[in-house]
Amino acid sequence: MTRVAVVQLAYDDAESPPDRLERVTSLVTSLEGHDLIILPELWYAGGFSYRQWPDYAQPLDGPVAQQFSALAASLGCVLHGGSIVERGPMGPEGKDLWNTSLVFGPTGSLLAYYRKIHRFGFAVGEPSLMEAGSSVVTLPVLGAVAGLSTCYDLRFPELYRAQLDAGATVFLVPAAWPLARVSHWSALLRARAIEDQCLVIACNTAGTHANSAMGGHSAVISASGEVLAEAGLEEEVLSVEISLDEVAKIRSDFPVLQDRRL
Ligand SMILES: O=C(O)CCC(=O)C(=O)O
Repeated sequence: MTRVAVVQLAYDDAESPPDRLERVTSLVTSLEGHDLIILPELWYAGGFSYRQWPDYAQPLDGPVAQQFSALAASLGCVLHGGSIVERGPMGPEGKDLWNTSLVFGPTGSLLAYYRKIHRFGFAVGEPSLMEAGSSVVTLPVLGAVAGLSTCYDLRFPELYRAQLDAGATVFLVPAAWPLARVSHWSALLRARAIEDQCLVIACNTAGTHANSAMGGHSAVISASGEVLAEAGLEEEVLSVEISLDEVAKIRSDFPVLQDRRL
């Protein structure tokens, strides 16, 4: 069995990113004994705090990454640090900011990073400030194959089919998904689990920042669509035992994926 911690953070505008980093570091330190820990999207710079993104942008080996690499090594776990506002290479639209998820391994090395492909905000926010990633990312994790995506990506099932075709058995999804559409979040998480027969481990944000109430309801969902654990609206850590091997059995008992027609 694999012990997973889904760290649904709540924060508001009164908490500065450096203070938040300190608070989150001690919270994650208290989660010793978990094999996999996941945090939400953009929790450091603020999911909807567009105006301060450039101030808190950092490279792939910046302060948050360094802290999380050290945390993963000291806990000896796989640590999905949620996403950061990455100041990285200049993209095709002439911007150098990306919404980038980071996954560290038990020795502290960066196992993978994923630049969010579908930018949320229509004319403002991500599309105006950030570049769009273009790579589908999967990686071996604890004997499974994890596919990485972020928040709004959930609305685009073809990304998950691409991860499935790359061998994914579990989807890791950090988010800052608003309360106003949280019913979509919960439905889409289950849909992705059911249609791709993959475990879904999804970590949303709670609290209200930048005038945006976040929806919480982080969840762990089996590859047959059963909700194994679900958070409420407040800050909360879901601590769940899951069987990553069960995915193969679910797929062989109900072999629907074999009937795909491409
Ligand atoms: O799709 C939605 O309703 C919310 C998406 C979102 O908030 C995000 O991608 O940051």
